[in-house]
Amino acid sequence: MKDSNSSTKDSHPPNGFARKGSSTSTEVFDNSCKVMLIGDSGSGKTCLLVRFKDGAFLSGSFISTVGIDFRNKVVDVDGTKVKLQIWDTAGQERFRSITKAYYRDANALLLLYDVTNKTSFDNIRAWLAEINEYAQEDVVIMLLGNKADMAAERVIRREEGEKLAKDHNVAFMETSAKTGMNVDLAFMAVARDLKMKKTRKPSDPSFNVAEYVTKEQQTSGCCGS
Ligand SMILES: Nc1nc2c(ncn2[C@@H]2O[C@H](COP(=O)(O)OP(=O)(O)OP(=O)(O)O)[C@@H](O)[C@H]2O)c(=O)[nH]1
Ligand SMILES: [Mg+2]
Repeated sequence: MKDSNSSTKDSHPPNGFARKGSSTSTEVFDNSCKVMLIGDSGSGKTCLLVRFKDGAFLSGSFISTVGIDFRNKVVDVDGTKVKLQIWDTAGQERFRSITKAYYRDANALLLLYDVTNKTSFDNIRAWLAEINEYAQEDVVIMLLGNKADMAAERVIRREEGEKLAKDHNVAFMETSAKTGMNVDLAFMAVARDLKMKKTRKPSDPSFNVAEYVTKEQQTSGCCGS
């Protein structure tokens, strides 16, 4: 029986989330979702994470990530707290054997290319092949065309990113760690998808992350020029 006055009891629903009873309407989930950032070196993985976590942009000299780094952020999805454990991997080839070992634990992958760098876009197919080989089958994948603020240097059109994502049946957005465009949305969409997967009852409508971001994203939030 539910005791609405109790604020101390913990309950453990069958969905795997441990729900701490609370007198507030906010449910606290101690489940953490692992989100991994992957893509070529220089595509902006670390900057995207810093923008999401601290709301800042790391301009100036580029400090390439060594190995792997992680940061946590708790987000609110419709009153539910979801803890994202975000793994920032090194894009450089020489660290690939280290980062491969983390794929199987990832619940979601944000796969980045740089819209001003054709090689980083061409390499997406190889990244997707690596994902197929090492990641869980039900991993949430989102393709992100980053540096969308760099209009003059752009070499990959938005439509090309959209087509590649469609061909591989993954969600897609363009982002900018510099302006913040779509950065929160990218992380919030995966948090929402992961929360839905864990809490959805068979009778609930299914959640499609690709449709969700298509509906929610900003397409003109960058500075252009
Ligand atoms: N204009 C612009 N510059 C960006 C953006 N994101 C990253 N950069 C710049 O791109 C360079 C590389 O960014 P990082 O985030 O360090 O790249 P990374 O993917 O983490 O690279 P590795 O750690 O080597 O894998 C830095 O000089 C950033 O300032 C963006 O959205 N817009
Ligand atoms: Mg980095």
